[in-house]
Amino acid sequence: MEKDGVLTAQMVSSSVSQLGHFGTGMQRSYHSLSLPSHNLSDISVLCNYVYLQKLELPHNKIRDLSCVSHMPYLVILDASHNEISNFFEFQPPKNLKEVNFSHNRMIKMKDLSAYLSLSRLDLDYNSFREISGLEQCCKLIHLSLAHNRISRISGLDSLPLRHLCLRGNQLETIEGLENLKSLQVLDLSMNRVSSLSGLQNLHLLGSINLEKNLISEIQECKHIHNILLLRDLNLLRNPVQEQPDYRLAVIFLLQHLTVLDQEIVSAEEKVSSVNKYDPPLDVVAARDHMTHLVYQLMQPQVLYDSSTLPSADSPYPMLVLTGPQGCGKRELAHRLCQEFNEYFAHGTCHTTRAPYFGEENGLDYHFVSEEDFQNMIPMGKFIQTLQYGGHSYGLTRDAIEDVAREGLACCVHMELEGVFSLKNSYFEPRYILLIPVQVETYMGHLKDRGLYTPAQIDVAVSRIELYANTNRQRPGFFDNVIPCDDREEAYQTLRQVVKSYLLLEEQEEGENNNRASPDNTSTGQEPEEKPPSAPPRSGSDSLTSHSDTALDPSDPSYRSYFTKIQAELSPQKSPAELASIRRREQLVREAIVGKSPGVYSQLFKSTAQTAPSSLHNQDLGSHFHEDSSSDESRASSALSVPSSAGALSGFVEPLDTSVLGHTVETAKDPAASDQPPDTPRPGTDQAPAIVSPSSERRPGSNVKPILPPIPTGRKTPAAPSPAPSPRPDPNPAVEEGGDTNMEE
Ligand SMILES: Nc1ncnc2c1ncn2[C@@H]1O[C@H](COP(=O)(O)OP(=O)(O)OP(=O)(O)O)[C@@H](O)[C@H]1O
Repeated sequence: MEKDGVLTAQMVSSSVSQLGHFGTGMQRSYHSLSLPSHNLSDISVLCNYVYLQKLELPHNKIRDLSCVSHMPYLVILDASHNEISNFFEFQPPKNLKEVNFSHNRMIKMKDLSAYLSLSRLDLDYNSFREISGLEQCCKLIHLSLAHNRISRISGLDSLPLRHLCLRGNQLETIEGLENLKSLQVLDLSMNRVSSLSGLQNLHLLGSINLEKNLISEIQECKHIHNILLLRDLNLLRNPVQEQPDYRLAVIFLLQHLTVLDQEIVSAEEKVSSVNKYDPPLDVVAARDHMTHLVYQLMQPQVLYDSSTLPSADSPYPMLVLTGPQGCGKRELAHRLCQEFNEYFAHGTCHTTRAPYFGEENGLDYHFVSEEDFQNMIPMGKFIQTLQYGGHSYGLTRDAIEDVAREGLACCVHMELEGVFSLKNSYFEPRYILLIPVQVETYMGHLKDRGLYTPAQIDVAVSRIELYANTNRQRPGFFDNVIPCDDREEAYQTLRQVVKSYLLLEEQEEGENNNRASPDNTSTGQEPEEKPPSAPPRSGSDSLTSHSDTALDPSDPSYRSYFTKIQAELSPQKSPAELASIRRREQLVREAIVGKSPGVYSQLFKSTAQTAPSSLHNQDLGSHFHEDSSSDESRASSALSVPSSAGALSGFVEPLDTSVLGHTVETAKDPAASDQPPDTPRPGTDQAPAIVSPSSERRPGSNVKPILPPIPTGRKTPAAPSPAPSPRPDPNPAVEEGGDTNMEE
């Protein structure tokens, strides 16, 4: 039948099918003719089939399609896989919508302005070098020119294209697409494209195929970052695939993707990518906290005699001033510590930045090299750290211990990340946010300091929003928020807030009523529950030395008094927090008694091996000191075994302190048990060893471990010592060691 390739009427009538009728009385039918793979080369007989609406002649040997000129009603024409070299060589059927000329021999596109209804044009596998003649095809929404020889995209301006395929051409740049505002699917695979520039304005794009191109930089994805409807991106077989963390990085840059490289983007991948490249503050804080906790656990076992680790019901009192850089929180912290020097001392952080003019090592910061700072991290020194402005900052456990040994609460200043991190720790400070309200004023302050580059100022200013948002989105995150545009006003507000924390206002009232008996920390309390000496109120009084107003730690009222301060400074815990604390305590208990083989028992063992067997409990302290001088890193990197007596009392099985060896100084606070101070602990043959002289009389020790022991000579009324500076001695070596203080 197809021997000579001539289509006959007989063949047509056997292959034609009726599509429908036209008109009412005339009964003319529209027909569809489908003759694929019939080896046809002459189809001139079709000139008689004027009512053909659909003509499908793929896989033949047709070269001449002029018969189509006689089909004014033709809507769909499929002449793919033929030998046609003439582009649209027929009179345009008025309603021709879909044309498939793929796999033919066409070389040049011509003007198609007469084909106004054309909506789908498939010209794959021809030999076109240029796109042209389509300008007037105002209904063309699907154009495919795959596997031609096109090296430059042109002639598509303003077309309503939704789907464009230029797969397998010779394109090197993406250009000429800027105005294809309706484009939804773009296939540029198998070209030589190296940049995604040129796609940025195509806001309706949902799918881009760039497989097998020359894209090598992940950053190229920034060009399509703002295409919010983009769901499917294919970058397979591009050099960029070799980039480390390629997939996560792309998923991060294009967070709306659901399919990347033909693989579904999972929710886990989305979360991981955000956590990796723009971790939320909680995640940064959790990592920071986890790092330091693990490093602390990896240290040899050293228990502080004055552990500040709080228990669930008696956290160590801390005050944290937070706010953007240069908002004045540092000055306010120092001023507060000066005025309230019976209550607070400044917790000096470490930093790797160089001191500003006038800053003192140990006072403003412990200024250390980046190398030293990095070395301190695995030594478990830090409670939290932060990278800010290219420098490292960190608060050490020792910095807090130094203040705690003074019998004082620790006041620190830090950026928001530090607050998030600290909130993961056992410490439960009060957090006061100092926030600039008038941006201009704040910028003025920053400029006046003459320390910051414009970029640094921009960063600082931009972070105001971060603080404000945190405050808005997390009610109760900050205990107080104080505008700090006017520093003096801010300080006055701050001191009022702090006074109310400390119940000093009531106390002042009491003082006014009875100056001779300034014992008024609370209402309705017996005098013995109040501090033996009143704190100064302001002015020169405020600078009264610590020891001038020294409280007698042996005085029971002193303990109760601090219990009160403690309670005031410690925010209430939610049931979830309490449950979490209980869980952590339980783990610690189990570890200590050897139920859970973990780092603890491992370390106990290793220290036991090195410990002299003859070491008695009472020798531990002195041995500790020897050790600390010979091996500072071990001794000073006190493992924060939650030795807080409150956390362990009554629950812990007897701990054989002999196995703790020479790196261990046990928490000798009698408050660590419910037993009276002189009662020997079970498992030990005598009263708690290496008791710091004052630790026995630690404030609140008969109730809870609240404040650490007051070092000898600091707090005893019999031998008052010079007033402790509100800004501690700037000797980083001593500060870091922590154990030096123990020698006191
Ligand atoms: N351990 C820490 N954790 C988190 N943030 C910290 C820590 N130590 C210091 N910071 C904060 O890091 C920021 C940069 O500190 P730096 O001392 O360089 O700033 P500054 O220009 O002196 O401004 P400021 O007066 O606010 O301290 C400050 O906001 C500071 O409070």
